[in-house]
Amino acid sequence: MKLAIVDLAYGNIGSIQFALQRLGVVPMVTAEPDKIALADRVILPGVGAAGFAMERVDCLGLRETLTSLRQPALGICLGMQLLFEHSEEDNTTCFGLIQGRVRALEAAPDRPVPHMGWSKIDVRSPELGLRTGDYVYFAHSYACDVGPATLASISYGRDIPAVVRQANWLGAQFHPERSGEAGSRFLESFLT
Ligand SMILES: NC(=O)CC[C@H](N)C(=O)O
Repeated sequence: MKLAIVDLAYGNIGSIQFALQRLGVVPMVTAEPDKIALADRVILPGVGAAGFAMERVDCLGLRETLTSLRQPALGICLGMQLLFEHSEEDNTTCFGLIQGRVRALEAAPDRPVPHMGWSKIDVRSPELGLRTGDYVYFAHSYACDVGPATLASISYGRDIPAVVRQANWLGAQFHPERSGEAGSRFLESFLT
């Protein structure tokens, strides 16, 4: 299988590569539109800020490529947030593939922001390799709106999507590459 990890020059690419290799897939890390368009699977990783990431997307001429993919694609963390219409982070217009906005998490004494750590998910869709009650790893300060695309969620001050799906795009707010056995199950289900 040809799997492309989109290289926006930031982030958690090393740990994603490693997690995929453990599952027997050697990904290519690339920003070349043709390689991305022709891959069997595409991963849009994300650690960083929305404004910078969208600037990189446009600078590399990847907006059209990424929005017209038809093969299964997965956005991780910021990569998932970019699928929505708008992010409060840097007041950024995103891809608009999924209806809704990305809004800052609100801190409370028992709920620090950034939200960093393991949270228990509530799964609405059985075919993700995940189960209600699984703990997965989050590291973020912003979160997407819950909507029809939401397949799994957590509660952190408000309900926030942990997994979304719209057509060929899957998004994970958590980091599957850092979520142990549950994360591997999720990645494996994306690969098959
Ligand atoms: N881990 C991250 O880089 C988080 C991505 C995004 N900036 C957020 O805070 O939600």
